[in-house]
Amino acid sequence: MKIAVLPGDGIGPEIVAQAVKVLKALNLNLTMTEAPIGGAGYEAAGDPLPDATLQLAKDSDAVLLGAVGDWKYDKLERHLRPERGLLRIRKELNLFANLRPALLYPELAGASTLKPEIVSGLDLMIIRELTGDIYFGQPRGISTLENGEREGINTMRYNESEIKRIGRVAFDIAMKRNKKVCSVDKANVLETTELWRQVMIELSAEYPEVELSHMYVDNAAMQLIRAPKQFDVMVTGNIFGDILSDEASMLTGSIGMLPSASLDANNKGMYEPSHGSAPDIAGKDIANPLATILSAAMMLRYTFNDEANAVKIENACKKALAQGYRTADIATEGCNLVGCNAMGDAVVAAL
Ligand SMILES: NC(=O)C1=CN([C@@H]2O[C@H](COP(=O)(O)OP(=O)(O)OC[C@H]3O[C@@H](n4cnc5c(N)ncnc54)[C@H](O)[C@@H]3O)[C@@H](O)[C@H]2O)C=CC1
Ligand SMILES: CC(C)CC(=O)C(=O)O
Ligand SMILES: [Mg+2]
Repeated sequence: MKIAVLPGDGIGPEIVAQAVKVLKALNLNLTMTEAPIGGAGYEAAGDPLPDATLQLAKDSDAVLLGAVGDWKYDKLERHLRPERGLLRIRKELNLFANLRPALLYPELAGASTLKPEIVSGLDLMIIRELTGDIYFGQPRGISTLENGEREGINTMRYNESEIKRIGRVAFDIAMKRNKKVCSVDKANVLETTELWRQVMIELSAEYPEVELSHMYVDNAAMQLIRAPKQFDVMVTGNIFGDILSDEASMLTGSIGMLPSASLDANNKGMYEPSHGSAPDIAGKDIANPLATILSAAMMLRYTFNDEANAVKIENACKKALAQGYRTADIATEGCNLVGCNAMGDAVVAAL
């Protein structure tokens, strides 16, 4: 089993090191090869997605990624910025299905900013389309108009087949869960998502057992905070999914708890925490590595079909939390406050 390990920038190397440690502790037949991406790719090869990194990712069964980005790259030409490397690897590998499970561990009920009765038992699967929408649509850019003022353009677009394939992922996952899908759009004002809604309705005819509902994204943002347990599987486009998943992470206690799997049609995947490179806390050994470690568990589940070891990792994370270990972002009174590295050690010890 070949894994490309792409630590990236900011806290990326710190958190990925913990996930690698946990994978190694399982003594599986894994070959892990590291390569630079994002700002690290730019520094090493003048490209946020160096050719060698892309080739390694293509030649591997799965990719484990930390995060990319740093404010110091904001002045670079757009195609050289770290985030473009991330978007490109997602597109090149055709990773259109991004699964972001928001699950509240009972031990963290006190870390959530919401009342325990609102979030306890939360188990929500957010499915975000990842290779289309306004992040990829053409035309895009900043240009100067005839009158001398500047104009910024991005284009929200989805075609029918892109909507259908992510819809299928959502319905298939719902069939294995509680048979409920909520499709989130803004069909009242955006034609792109009017089509999204039409296609979801047409597709639902193939899944008569699944209850399909629709919600506008502004209401969904509110309902996630008001009564998140009304949702089971939520499916949405790239930008809405990006925003709603960060919001949902707070129901679980921290953005440092939200893992993700980005899958192609054959379950080859890239696994990364849902958060970014957190430059504000990078290099201080205080980042929460659990989202990355839980992403490694998703890798075993979805790409390597190894449910037993995926559950082992998840249980080890639960055990470390039950033993009181907490990084700063999920710290509660009386906990055993540890750094990133020590949290990784606690998970390995629990394994
Ligand atoms: N997938 C990726 O690689 C992503 C990259 N980015 C990039 O990351 C950089 C920073 O972006 P931000 O908007 O600040 O988002 P961010 O997700 O990096 O950080 C937001 C806040 O959450 C905290 N945080 C994030 N991960 C954490 C963890 N594991 N443990 C504890 N606290 C954590 C940070 O300290 C910060 O206060 C930018 O360059 C951005 O473009 C942003 C989102 C995703
Ligand atoms: C480059 C961004 C689209 C990354 C991000 O915010 C995400 O994937 O959640
Ligand atoms: Mg995001």
